[in-house]
Amino acid sequence: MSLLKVEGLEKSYTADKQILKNIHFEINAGELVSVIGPSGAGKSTLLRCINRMVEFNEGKIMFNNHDVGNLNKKELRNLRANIGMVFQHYNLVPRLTVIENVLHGRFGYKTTLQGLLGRYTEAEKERAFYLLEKLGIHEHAYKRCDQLSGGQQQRVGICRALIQEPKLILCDEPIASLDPNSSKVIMDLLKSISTEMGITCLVNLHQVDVAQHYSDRIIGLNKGEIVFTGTSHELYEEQINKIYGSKTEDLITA
Ligand SMILES: Nc1ncnc2c1ncn2[C@@H]1O[C@H](COP(=O)(O)OP(=O)(O)OP(=O)(O)O)[C@@H](O)[C@H]1O
Repeated sequence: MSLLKVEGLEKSYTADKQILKNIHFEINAGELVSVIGPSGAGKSTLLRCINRMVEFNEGKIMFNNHDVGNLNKKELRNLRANIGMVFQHYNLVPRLTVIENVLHGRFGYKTTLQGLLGRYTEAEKERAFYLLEKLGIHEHAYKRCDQLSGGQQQRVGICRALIQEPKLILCDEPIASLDPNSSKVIMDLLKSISTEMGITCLVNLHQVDVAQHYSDRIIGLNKGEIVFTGTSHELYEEQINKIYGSKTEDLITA
């Protein structure tokens, strides 16, 4: 079943440069789909159009049967509660504890006052601990986030997304700041989130081999245009060269 459908999406930040051109794709519930492409291809912009962190100019985005471009303030808040986001630099509040950062994921379900006062229910706190335990970082629950390694901080970021109970998680280069071991932990987690929890993951990646290993499908972007969509097995050297405009052997990280 289609969870996300993007049709004819166009985005420019300035009049003289088009960043996304006539983007069409569809993602089913529970899929892990990667977006690959060279720096500046428009990968982050594409992800940010989906939850309207960035406003798009043309086209249509349907998410869970809602027209993303046509939502009022309350509906937009609901949309964002349904879409988690994981960032390259984690976007945690460093001076706050791990558990407080995870609970921030409930912000979209609170009134402004409840959120500002940090009022969370016992059920929400229990859920936060459950998720920290599931991701193997519960012993750090009361540490400040800035005392954790990058890989551990990214797991906190994933817990914060999961506590939203999202249908979709957008991951913007989630392993770009991590070493290979931590990257594997994070990618394994994202894979199990899609296969075991049924939560759709759309992941921007720089590493072609990682995308091939973990993705159900891959979208290749070049200069704001989709130049490839298919499975890992359909991504041959010719397609990789088309996406990156360079030799394949320069792109394999392992
Ligand atoms: N807020 C903004 N205002 C103006 N231009 C922007 C803005 N954000 C991004 N751009 C431009 O849009 C283009 C695409 O950027 P984007 O970050 O989406 O690409 P990317 O594929 O994610 O790149 P990277 O892999 O380096 O993160 C770039 O030329 C960038 O400079």
